[in-house]
Amino acid sequence: MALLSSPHPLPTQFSASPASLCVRRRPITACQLCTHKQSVRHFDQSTLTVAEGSSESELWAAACLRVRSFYHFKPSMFGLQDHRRYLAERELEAMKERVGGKRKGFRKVSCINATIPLSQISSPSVSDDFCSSCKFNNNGEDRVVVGTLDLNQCVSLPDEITGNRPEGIGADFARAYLSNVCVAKELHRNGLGYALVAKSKLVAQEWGISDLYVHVAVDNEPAKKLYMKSGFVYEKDEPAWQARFLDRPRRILLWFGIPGVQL
Ligand SMILES: CC(=O)SCCNC(=O)CCNC(=O)[C@H](O)C(C)(C)COP(=O)(O)OP(=O)(O)OC[C@H]1O[C@@H](n2cnc3c(N)ncnc32)[C@H](O)[C@@H]1OP(=O)(O)O
Repeated sequence: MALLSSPHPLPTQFSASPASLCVRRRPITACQLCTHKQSVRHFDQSTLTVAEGSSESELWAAACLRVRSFYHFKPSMFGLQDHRRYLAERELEAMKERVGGKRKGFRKVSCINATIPLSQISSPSVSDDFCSSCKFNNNGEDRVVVGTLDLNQCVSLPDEITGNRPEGIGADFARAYLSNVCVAKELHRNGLGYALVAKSKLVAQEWGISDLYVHVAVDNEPAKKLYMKSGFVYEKDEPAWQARFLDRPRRILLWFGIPGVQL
């Protein structure tokens, strides 16, 4: 199966707006790279870019990060690298279909990525495998996709509960969902997830989206906290029977109203 239920189209007007998002600089308490309790940064935050992905090589790097984040295999598994590559290839094809506007039921879809220069990733704790699989070249500079998500303008995502807002006519262009939200585990708690969600709100606003949604598994505390911190509020629960039928943890649906966009 393709990763998550993200459908959609990479718009042809896909603009790579180098995002100068303000990323928080604050103590890191749960960093996977070290046990420092004081203010530490594992890369120069001024080199971080959060923007819509603009090239196939960047989408490939994002697909590799998604496979790394959402699939967990035993390191001893036979043919592990080949299997990961196969999953990334399928995800890339699905991403291109969505972003290219070929997925039925979706108006626009954008893959938004957080990237930093490869030269910023020097810690021995960050694996070579991560750097090589999530690397891409942008105008002669090697960069690494360290976080990624999809913004999907649509009424609903396949196999997911549907948002209630906006009411009446217009939901097909004024409602959007986030999906495939992930950050490289080595760089968790650096504000990257927050920056990705903040950028997606700006893009959604440009698209005229009034109501932004995200589904999250009830037991995914880090993601729930990220969305709550980003201003999302609870809207409804997936019925237990549906989660059982789909053989996965039950989801909740969270809502965020985009300021200044009214139908
Ligand atoms: C729609 C979907 O895609 S749902 C699936 C979500 N994705 C996943 O579960 C994949 C695996 N997890 C991840 O990739 C990451 O943990 C994410 C994306 C959930 C969070 O990314 P990060 O870059 O680590 O989040 P970020 O540093 O921006 O944290 C923002 C806030 O989220 C909350 N948060 C994030 N991680 C945690 C955690 N492990 N424990 C508690 N709170 C957390 C905190 O409130 C944090 O703010 P603070 O650091 O000021 O306290």
